Parts: sequence; structure tokens; C-alpha cells
Amino acid sequence: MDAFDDLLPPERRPPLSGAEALEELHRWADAGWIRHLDHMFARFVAELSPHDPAPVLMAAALLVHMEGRGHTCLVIDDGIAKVADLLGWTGTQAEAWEAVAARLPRTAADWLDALRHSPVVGEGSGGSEPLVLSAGRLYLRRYWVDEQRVATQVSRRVSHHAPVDEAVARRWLDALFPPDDTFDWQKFACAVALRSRLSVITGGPGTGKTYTAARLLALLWAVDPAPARLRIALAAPTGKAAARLKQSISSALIELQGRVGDSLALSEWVGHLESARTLHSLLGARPGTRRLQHDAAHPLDVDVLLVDEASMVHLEMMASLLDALPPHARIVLLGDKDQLASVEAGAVLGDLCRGAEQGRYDAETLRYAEAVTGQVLPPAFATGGPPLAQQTVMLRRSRRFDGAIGQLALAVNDGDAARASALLRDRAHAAELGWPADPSATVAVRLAVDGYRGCFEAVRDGADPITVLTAFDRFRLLCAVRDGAWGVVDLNAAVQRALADAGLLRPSGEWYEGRPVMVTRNIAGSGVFNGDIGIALRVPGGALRVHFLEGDTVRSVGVSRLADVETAFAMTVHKSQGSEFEHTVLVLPEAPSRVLTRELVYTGITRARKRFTLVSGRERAFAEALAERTQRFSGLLDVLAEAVT
Ligand SMILES: Nc1ncnc2c1ncn2[C@@H]1O[C@H](COP(=O)(O)OP(=O)(O)OP(=O)(O)O)[C@@H](O)[C@H]1O
Repeated sequence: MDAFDDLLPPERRPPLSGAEALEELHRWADAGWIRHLDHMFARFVAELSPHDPAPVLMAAALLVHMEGRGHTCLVIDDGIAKVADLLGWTGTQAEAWEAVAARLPRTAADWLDALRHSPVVGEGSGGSEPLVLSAGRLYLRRYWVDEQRVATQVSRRVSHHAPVDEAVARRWLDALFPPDDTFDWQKFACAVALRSRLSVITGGPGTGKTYTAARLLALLWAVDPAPARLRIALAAPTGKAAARLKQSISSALIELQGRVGDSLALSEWVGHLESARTLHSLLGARPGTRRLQHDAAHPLDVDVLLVDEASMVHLEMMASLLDALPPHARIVLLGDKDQLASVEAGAVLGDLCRGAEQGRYDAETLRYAEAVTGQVLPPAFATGGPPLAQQTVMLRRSRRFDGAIGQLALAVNDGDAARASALLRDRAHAAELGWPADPSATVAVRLAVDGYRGCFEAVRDGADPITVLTAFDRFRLLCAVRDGAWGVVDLNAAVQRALADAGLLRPSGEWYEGRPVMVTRNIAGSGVFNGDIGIALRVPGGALRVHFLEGDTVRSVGVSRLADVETAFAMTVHKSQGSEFEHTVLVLPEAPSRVLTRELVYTGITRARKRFTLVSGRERAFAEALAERTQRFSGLLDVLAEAVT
């Protein structure tokens, strides 16, 4: 730009040059508005293709930035000119964007034109360009490939209906589910999963996803000619969720044995079930490399794979999982579609469950459901839909969550801030719900001292590790953010100080007896995984070892092996997924933040089993969060729609 161009109105200035785009991106990265990685990626593109114009470099940086926020692609529509909205930029940031945007194309057609002409942008399969432009969406090639892999596998698996002996299925389904006056979605979910190689069972907390999965296993054993040989694998994204899955499935099956009597050898088969694994361990992940031991060429040795907490499975992991599944095997995804998605790119369960509320079952599903369950689907759910909808079932009745916490979760899910606030403030629910009138970080710390008192008294009294760990899991402080007075880092330090002041802990140095930690990286060969939480306790001889609860047993690891850990009096809502605590305190920061969303609040609330307390730095933060929905760009549904037609 010439020296006098600054005097012109933005729209009359010359188009932004590639060098100016890079300068601008550099400035934004230095200001912390975007990551240095985003700027560096644009530079990388410029080095590969020095003649690429500014829109290509801008789009490349924005794409990588959006992927850092969990999106799998950048949608190039007319909204591209309003990137500031997309990024949540206001004030100076929005002005900076406006100044740049005035010198960039105004319409999607012009952006697409620039991208199509770039040598770094390809159209899809067969190419090696780092970026892919497909149906108006810009991808990093890796994510485009993953999305295609997931879509192909899902469409292939949902469309393949295995032959079912309907009379036999009906007999067993009637035996496994007591008669119900209303439509039994759990029975229906089992029926649907029986006929296909992929099914999705979603529902809020306590709606019986695990209960249903246990009955599905019983049904699969019942109809299999050689049930003892059926290879069943249980898996979840985190070690904790995996342990919980195995425990719940086993106890549900043992309880079911009483109901079905000698007709099925459930207790015996349960004994053959292997421990539930994390998805990393199931696939044979190796530290320091993306390579997995299992893939399409080296498939998993399974016939049935149950995956719990599937909302936390990101796109790349889902693609690897589906690839590694032998073609004949059956995969059942269990999860709550309304929970936060994984931090990594992709919200696969959310995408797969889009429209799950409406059901959208077709005539064949209606006929099949009636034949094998003896129930007629309510007409509202029988509007017809794609093959994936036929294999997706939403469980609708919560058994554990019918009290005030459940009502609050529903109000939050509906985005009804007035109803949610009224519930939180209703004295009739004071035993279950709380919203202190004088919220401050100090209040959160005080609640934590009360919540953890039992645990640290047990540590002081030399109680056994199971007692200590069980007591620790009764309470948790959950934060939306990491930094600042309302964030994980400061609150951890404040709670540690307050527990020491109360005489409940004696912190000295990094490691001390009673220090609770969260593992932040899988520890090879130790059975301890990223996200696992344990407590440092002295063992005979005086050494400190961190003890982890695994179902009803304990695993311990010497503190010297635990380099990648964080103190865990407080943790982020993200990291709390897959866990539940009797009393959960959710801390929302004072400053507005784009992480404050409905899904975050919902996930925080649904971690609470008996009591939930909200500590909100700003009265309005709660309502504002409910108004914000997490939106993740992805082309999965479109690609799926193309794949099945
Ligand atoms: N049809 C049913 N009849 C009786 N009890 C049920 C039924 N369905 C579920 N339950 C009970 O409700 C409780 C919650 O069920 P379950 O743990 O399967 O729910 P979930 O959806 O897996 O929950 P979460 O999301 O917390 O893992 C369990 O105690 C279970 O035994």
C-alpha cells in the first residue's frame, strides 16, 4: 500500500497483498488474538506458494485457528467476511478485522475463486496439497481424510442390516425387559442395535445407557450360536470412564442373571469379559507417535465393541477406531450428545445425533420394532429419515436424575435461564442446589475445604487408599477456565493453602502426603492414563506413591515416575467428563469468555450426583453462558448424506 492509501476509505484502498496479510497475522499473533501456530501456518503456505494472494493466506491461518477451537473445517460462505463474529472479536479486534476485511473479497464466490486457483489447495482424494476445498468447506488434508473415513465407515455400517430371527429376538427382548405401559426406548435401542454393525445410544445422565448396553450384551449372547466365543471389548476415552463402564456393565449383568435364571449363563460370560480399556490402549497407541498398532490392515480382535462417553471421542480418534474395527464387528456408541465435545477437532457424536430427538424412523424400522419389541413407535417419531437415523436412539427417561439437579439440567439444556435460575434459588431445593448470594473465589475455596474435609481427615488418620480415594471423589471444584482468580491454577493454590490453614494438609515442596493430582500424559507401561486422578500417600517404608482407584482396586505409581501431573483440588469441566461426584461446585469466571457455553454448564451440572452449587463471578455470566451454544463446523453430516445416496 502507498503512504497515502491510508487516507482513503477502506473499500477504496488496494487489495491486501500477501506480504501485508502475513504482517497483519504476525501482529495478531503477537497481540495474542490468534496463536503463533496460526500465523506460522500462513507463512508455510506462502513459502510453498509465493504467489498466493492474501485471501488464501488469511483463510489458511483462520482454518488452523478454527481447528484449534475444535472445528474440523472453515466454511467459506458469505459469512467469511464477518470472521470477527465467528471469532467472537469485539472492540479493537473487530476494528482490526474490519480494516483488513475491507481489502479482502466481499463474497464467498471470490474467496472460493482465490482458493481454487491456489496450488496449495486441492479438491480431495488423490492430491497431496496441504489444504482441501470441498463443498465450500476448507480443510487441512488430514481432517478431510478423517471425515471421509468416518463417513464411509458409518454409512457402510448403518446400511448393512444383519439378518435377525425376529421371533427369537422378540422372545429374548421380552425376557430382558419387563412389560412397560409406555414406549420402552431402551428395549427399542437393543432391537435396533441387534440388526446393524453400528448404532448410537444417546441420553442424558441416568437415562440407562449402561443398563441398556448390558441388556444388549445379554441379547447378543442369547442369539449367538456360540456365545462363549463372542469377543466383546469395552472401551472409553478415559481410564476412569472405562473402569466405570466395566463395573456398571458387570453389576447390571449379574443383577440380570437373577431375572433370566438358568436360561442364560450371564455370570459365567461376565467372568470372561476383559477389563474395559481406554481407546488409546485398545488401539495400541505408542507414546511419541501418532501410529497405532491396530488399523485396517491389523484389525482389532473383536466382534462387539461398546464405547462409552463417545461425546469425548474426537474426529481423528473416531476415524482410527472405525478403521481398526473388522468389517463384521458391531460397534455401539454410548454417550450424551449434549455434553461438551472433546477439546480436539470434531464433535462426532454430536454430529451423528443431530436430530436424534425427532427419531425420524422409517417404515421398515417401524415394522421391525413392532415385530421384535411388540411396541408401536409413537407416530411423532415416525417421520422417516436417513439410514443413520434408523440406528440412533435417544433414551428419554432419567432414572437417577429425576430430582432438582435433573430439572436444572433440563432447563439448562433448553437454554431457559429464567427457569434454571429460579430452580437454583428455590429454597425448596436447598438440599440439592445452591447459588451463594455473595459469590467470590473465597466462597468456592470455603466450599472446597468443607467438601474435602472427610478425605483429608482420612489421610491424616492413615485410612486405607480406597477409603481416601472414595472420599476424594465425593466432591469436586470445577472451573470453566484455567487462568485468573476463578481459574483452575489459582483455585488449586488457594484450596491447598486453605486446607493447610485448616490443619488438614501439610504441604511441603512439590510432593506431600495427600496431594491430589491429575495425570496429563499417558504413562507407558503403568496403566495410568491422561486424565486419571490419584492421591499421593505414604506406603510402608515412608515412600510417597500416587494411588489411583480402578473400579474397586487400587493401582499405585512412585511419584518419581509422574512428571506430567497437575494438582487436582480444582479441575476444568472438560477434564471432569466421564466422572461424577456427590457434590460438584461449578465456578464461572467474572470476565466474559468464549468458553462459557450451555454445553459447559450442562456438563458441569451433570457431574453432580447429590448436590450442585453454582459460584458465578458475575450474576449475568450464568444466563449469558446458557445463551451461547457450542457450534462446531464440520462437514460430516453432508458427507454422510452424499455417502448414503
Ligand atoms: N429400565 C430401568 N429400570 C430400572 N432401573 C433402571 C432402568 N434403566 C436404568 N435404571 C437404573 O438407573 C440408573 C442409571 O442407569 P445407567 O447408569 O445405565 O444410566 P447412564 O445413562 O449410563 O448414566 P451415565 O450417563 O451417568 O453413565 C442405574 O442405577 C440403573 O440401574
